[in-house]
Amino acid sequence: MIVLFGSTGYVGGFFKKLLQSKNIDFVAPSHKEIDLLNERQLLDFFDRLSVDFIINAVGYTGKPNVDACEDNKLDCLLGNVVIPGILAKICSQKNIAFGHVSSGCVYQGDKGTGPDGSIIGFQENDPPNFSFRTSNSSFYSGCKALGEEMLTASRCYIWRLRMPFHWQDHPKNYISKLLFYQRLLDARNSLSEVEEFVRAAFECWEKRLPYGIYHITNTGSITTRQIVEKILGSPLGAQLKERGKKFLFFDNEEEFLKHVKAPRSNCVLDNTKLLSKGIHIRHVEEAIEEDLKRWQS
Ligand SMILES: NC(=O)c1ccc[n+]([C@@H]2O[C@H](COP(=O)([O-])OP(=O)(O)OC[C@H]3O[C@@H](n4cnc5c(N)ncnc54)[C@H](OP(=O)(O)O)[C@@H]3O)[C@@H](O)[C@H]2O)c1
Ligand SMILES: Cc1cn([C@H]2C[C@H](O)[C@@H](COP(=O)(O)OP(=O)(O)O[C@H]3O[C@@H](C)[C@H](O)[C@@H](O)[C@H]3O)O2)c(=O)[nH]c1=O
Repeated sequence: MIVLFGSTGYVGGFFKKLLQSKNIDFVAPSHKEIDLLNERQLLDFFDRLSVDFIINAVGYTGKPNVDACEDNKLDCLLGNVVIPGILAKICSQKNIAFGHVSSGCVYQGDKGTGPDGSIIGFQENDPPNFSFRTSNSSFYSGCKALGEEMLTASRCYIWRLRMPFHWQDHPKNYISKLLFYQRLLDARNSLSEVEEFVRAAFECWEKRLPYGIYHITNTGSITTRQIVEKILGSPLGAQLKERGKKFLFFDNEEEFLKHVKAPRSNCVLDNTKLLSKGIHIRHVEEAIEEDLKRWQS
């Protein structure tokens, strides 16, 4: 039996669809059915089931974005640190395997340029450089990094997701954000196509890969301007041009930071570890182009 927590959320919803498509036996108790902060209630829940694997897609991300975490620090700590810690403790006690959705936004920037001119991304064993320990992060990123520290003792996959995108319009879809925001920050990022993310994450369990951190991002990185170019060159671009849509950019990050409460992680991740385990994931440019071809508003 698999237990999915966070199924009512954006990422959890894609996990639910994946498990349903595979006809896998799973339960997905909602926030109302079980209080994940109540250890006794959780222990009773697990005593009644024979659970093999837990997928944790619970988290506090702030609405409409991480700025809200600056004003909801307790919810952010509970959702991103305390709940993963309680679940990991119970998984250790009951020898249940645990898959936790974390974030690549525990990094900032990249690791320079390789001899072939490619941008070098952070690897899983690189210590976070955008966290409470480096005293430069948003409260959200600090909590994501701290949440990972709670998980070292258990049989745990830590799946780092970055800026999810998809072909269906949604406020949490990165492409939707670029269409919505009045002005854009030009930044280089690794991104995760969210259907590929959940498929690759679950494949870690299906293949019984070694536990640990996995960067589940599409290969390579892309800048905001490059994505906007792809949007304008897609069928969606034709509609936008008809509507007279203009993509405006901040002059620089300093200008951007005047418009937000918290600094943002913009970073490049290296997904070599995932690829080396035989898990396929598209190059980010290919994935963006294909999702734009399928775009549904
Ligand atoms: N979206 C992104 O850009 C992104 C990027 C990287 C990583 N992530 C990570 O992915 C995970 C899911 O994010 P998301 O975008 O899917 O968020 P979301 O749409 O806001 O969903 C969050 C989920 O967590 C549940 N939840 C929140 N606080 C809870 C609590 N105290 N007790 C029980 N359930 C609680 C919510 O349940 P209710 O609906 O009942 O409140 C919901 O099911 C998070 O860990 C996030 O940090 C997200
Ligand atoms: C607010 C704003 C953001 N941006 C850019 C900054 C970032 O590069 C990108 C995402 O920023 P926001 O949407 O503000 O952040 P966000 O909170 O929605 O995004 C973050 O959500 C977390 C849950 C994830 O863990 C992070 O990986 C990241 O996806 O959008 C603009 O270009 N213009 C804007 O006006």
